[in-house]
Formats: sequence, structure tokens, C-alpha cells
Amino acid sequence: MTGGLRGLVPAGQHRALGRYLVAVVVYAVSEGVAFGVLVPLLIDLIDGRTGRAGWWLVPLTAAAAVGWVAHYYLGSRALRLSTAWRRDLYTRIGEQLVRLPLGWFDGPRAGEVPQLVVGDAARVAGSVFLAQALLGALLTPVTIAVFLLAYDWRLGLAALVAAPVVVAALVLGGRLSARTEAAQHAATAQAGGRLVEFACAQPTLRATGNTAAGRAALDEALTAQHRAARREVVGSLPGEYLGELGLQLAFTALLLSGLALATDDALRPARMIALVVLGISLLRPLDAVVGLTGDLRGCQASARRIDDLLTVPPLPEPTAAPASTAARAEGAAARATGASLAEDQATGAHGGPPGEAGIELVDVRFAYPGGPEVLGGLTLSIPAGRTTALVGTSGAGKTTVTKLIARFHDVDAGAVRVGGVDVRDLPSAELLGRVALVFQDVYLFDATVEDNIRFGNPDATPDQVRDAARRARVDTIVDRLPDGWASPVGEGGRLLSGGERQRVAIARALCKDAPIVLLDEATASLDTENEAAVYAALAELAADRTVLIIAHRLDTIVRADQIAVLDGGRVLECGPHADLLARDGRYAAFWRERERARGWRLRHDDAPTGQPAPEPAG
Ligand SMILES: Nc1ncnc2c1ncn2[C@@H]1O[C@H](COP(=O)(O)OP(=O)(O)OP(=O)(O)O)[C@@H](O)[C@H]1O
Repeated sequence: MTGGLRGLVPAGQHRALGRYLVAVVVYAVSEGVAFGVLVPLLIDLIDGRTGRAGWWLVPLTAAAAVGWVAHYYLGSRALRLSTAWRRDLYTRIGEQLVRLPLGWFDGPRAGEVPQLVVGDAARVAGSVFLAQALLGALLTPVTIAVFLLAYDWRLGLAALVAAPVVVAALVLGGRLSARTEAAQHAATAQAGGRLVEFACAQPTLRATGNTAAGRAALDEALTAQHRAARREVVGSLPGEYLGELGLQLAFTALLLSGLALATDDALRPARMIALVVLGISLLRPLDAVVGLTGDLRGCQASARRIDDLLTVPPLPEPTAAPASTAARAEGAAARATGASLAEDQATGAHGGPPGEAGIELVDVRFAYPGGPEVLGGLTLSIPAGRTTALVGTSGAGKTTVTKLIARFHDVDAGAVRVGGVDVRDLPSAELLGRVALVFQDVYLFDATVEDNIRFGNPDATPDQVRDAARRARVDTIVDRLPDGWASPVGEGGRLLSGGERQRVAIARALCKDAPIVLLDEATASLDTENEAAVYAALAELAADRTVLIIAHRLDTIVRADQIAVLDGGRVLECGPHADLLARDGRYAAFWRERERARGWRLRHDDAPTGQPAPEPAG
């Protein structure tokens, strides 16, 4: 085991793995010894000394017996070690996933998790078998080399000189083949991707009557894959021949050396034949060594990827023993960079003492890793028990604000405070216990509606779950489902519409009964019934809670207690709808624009008067 692989060996498995590797060495060496002992045995047999040949059977049998015992031990251990290692990796990856900063999951590496779990963990655990194959392919020839040198140093030396030449030819050949193989793999992946895309796009393609256009891209990818496969067959031949040529040349050189020695009477023919055969069995496994070294590199790359995941640091948790919110608020105030706005906040009806549900962002600066600054000195006070709507152009940083409040990431400068306490001073479980998140991409488990709602609060009684469902108008969805409350919603909730999924998520938040709700309003068009139900559910959710809503619909915006307009990473304007309109600034312009769009859409769609048409994304 090397490098990153060694670092991933389960804590309690080092000794067991050490014993396993010792057995691998014993097995490989015993094989080499058996080959080595065969030489004098063969020579005696060829020379007709059968009695003496019989004696060689003793060490041969001993080597074979040791090899057999070691092999039996390896057979029983390898699978056990590999399974334990894989289980340990799954556990560690699982434990790490719950420690990772929530922000990691919308970063670029989150998509690698399936590959890490399915491919990389299996490959790392499989290195137990690889170690056996690789050490065997290395140590058996080394043992043979010792015997060969002892029997005839000249042939031994010839084999040892030939070995690196063979390895060089095999490596070079491997590289030549790898180039065409890589092109073929890329083309195969591309064709696979196109096929999946073609399958997923069927509804769109058929709806637009454009199946042929979708098929054309697939055909093109399949043709490219076919061409790459043909090129691989032809292109990999030189590489393969080069490796094989290296081996054949080495065998020939060894044979010629033996013949030269035999011609000079420096070596008897029988001995020469036996030693050349021994030399060939020394060189032959080098082919496997080169292949297995490539596999080892693959295992190490997998180990590095897993290690990278396991070493992502969690966001620092407060070290001090949980103090009262008031005491921590004092501490937080000490490092405040701006005046505390929490003092004036209204009382939160849920979740504890007054003001615990108020939120402040003070001079917050934030950039995603490696990205430009998204928030540049944003200050916003979100009073407890009220609804604040965030509006702004796409990419203004509205979602980022909600994620900083839930501490998906830590701010680069400034502070985010919940209940007057810096979120960095709150244990993450406590913070997330106070916050309910209802994002647009609601994830529903492939379970019943009831189970999905209970997920918000596993201790909720059936009555509490049904009550949350009723208040979020989920009961009307359930009435339509074939098995009512027992109906599964499909993976990710695919059996429900976007609006229905959001209603289930709102019910989940109601069930959790957290004092703070961070909500990203669905941008998708909702039918009239769904829209009314979502509004009613939102009204239930907003009652007595601190709600920060990324608002896309005019009706939602206008109903908010205050509206914060984000632009350029700052809050440009903040206040109730009427005040902002009276100010005639950015919000007023935004509002007029939206009104115009709505008016245009109403006329354009010829929708009945007074019935709002779906809004464009906020
Ligand atoms: N996980 C991420 N990693 C890197 N950059 C990100 C990430 N999430 C968002 N961004 C970038 O940060 C900026 C603000 O994104 P954010 O999602 O907060 O905007 P938004 O106002 O909510 O936009 P929208 O209304 O389109 O959802 C954008 O430029 C976006 O590309």
C-alpha cells in the first residue's frame, strides 16, 4: 500500500493488513523458490540421475506446501479485508458528508459523490487484491533472479540487463496504446451522454415534432465512437507489438547468451536449457507488473479523491460550552462592526426569548471560493416575526444571502447574526434547528407525502403532520393521489408538480415549526389552483415567523412587511412597498417594469381580467 492508500487503511486494520502482506510475500517467494528448485531437478532428470532428482522433490514440495498455506490464508483474508475497508470508507464518507459545510453541496465537487462512493471506494478497497497480484508479479521474478544468479551469474546478469529494457518497451508500448484508448473512451462517454440526453429529451423532441434533429446529434456521436473504436484497434497495435517485441527480443537474447555459453562448453546443454527457461519465467511477469502498476496509479488517484473529500474542514463550531443566547449576544456584540439593529426588532413568537428570531447582516462581504465578490458590504436588518422580501436582478446574490444566514458558508468580512448572536458562535445544530429552508429545488424522498412532511420534525405526532399538511393545502394533493396518504411521491418528488412539491416543503417547514423561514419562491408557472394554494400555505407559514423570501411574484412582494432591493452586492433600498414606491428609486422602476410586463402578458395571453398571469423570474 502506498501514499494516499496507506492513509485510508481503517484504523483497526493495520496489523491485519500487515499480516496479509507478509502472507503475500511468503506466497510470491515460495513460487519463486519452486521455480528455482525445478532447475536442478530437471537437470538431474535429463542427466538420468533420477535418485538425486527425487531428493529435489523435498524442497519443491515444501515450497509448494508453504505457497498453498499462504494462498489459502490469502483467499480467506482478502475478501474480508476488502469488505471491511469498503465498509469503513462508506462510514467515513457518510460521517464526513454530515460534517461538510452545507455550501460544499452546491460547489463543483458535490457531483463527484456518486463516483466517490461507487467507483473510488470500491477501487481503494480492491487494492487488497491488487497488492497480491502486484507483489506476486514482482517478488516471484526477484526470487527467480536470485536463483538464476546463483546457478549461473552470466545468464543471471543477461536476464537482469534485459529486464529494464523489457519494462521500457512495455511502458512505451502502453503509452502509445493509451493515447488511442483515451480518445476511444472519450468518444464512448460522449456517445453515452448523447444517448442519455436523447432519452431524456424525448418528451421535448416529440412535442416539437423534431425527433430527427435529436437523432442527428446521437448518430453523429455514435459514428464518432465507431471511428474512434476502429482507430483504437489499429492505433493500439504498434503499442502492443512494441511491448511484445521487447519481451521476444529479451527471450532471444537470453537464448543466444545460453547458446554462446553452451558452444564454448562453459555450460552443459541440459543446464543451459533449464536456466534459459528459468530466465524466461523471470521476464514473463514483467508484462503484468507494468499493467498492474497502471492499476495501482488508478487506485492512488481514487484514494486522493476520497482523501480530498475526507479532509474538507467543517465550518468551525464554537468551542465554548453553550451559553445563553443573551450571553452569546453580548460576546457577539463585542466583535460587531456596526451598530446592533436587533435591539429594535420585534418579538419572535416562536423559538424562545424576544428577538431570537431577528436576523441582521452587518457589512457582509462574501465571494465563493475562487470567484468574484458577490456581496460587498451588505447590511440588512430582518425583523423577527415579519416577512422580508428580497428582490433584485438574477445573480444579485439573493440566494447567497439566505445561504449565509443558514451558514452554508462563512462570510469573508462582517457578520451575520441570528437573535443578536453571530452565527459562527451558534452550534450548527442549534442554528439549523431555528431555521426552516424552503428552496426552489425542493428534494422529496421517494416515500409517502406523510413521511416527507414528518422529515421536518421526526418527533411530530400523526396529528401534527396532518395539521401541517392541511395548513399547507397538501391534503388536497393527497386526495388526488391513488393511495392517498400512503402514495409514494417518486424519486425527488417527480410524481408531484413544482407547486405541489413546494407545498409539501412548506408543510415540512410548518411541521418543523422553526421561528425563521428562508424561502425561495417557485419561479415556475403555477396553475391558478396551485398558485392560490401556495399563497395560502405561505400565509400560514408567515404567521408569527421571521420569513425571508426571495420573491418573484408581485403579489408576494407587495404583501411583505419590508422589501430589500439588492444590487451590486448591497441593499440599495429597503422598506415597505408604499414607501419604496414613494421614493421613486430603483424599486419603483422595477415595479413599473413588472406592472408593464404583467399588463402586456394579460393582453397578450388574453387572460381574464383580474387574474394574474405568471410572473417572469425576479
Ligand atoms: N456555489 C456557487 N459557487 C460559485 N458561485 C456561485 C455559487 N452559487 C452562486 N454563485 C454565483 O454567485 C452570484 C450570486 O448568485 P445567487 O444565486 O446568490 O444570485 P440570485 O440573486 O439568487 O440569482 P437568481 O435570482 O438567478 O437565483 C452569481 O454570480 C452566481 O453565479
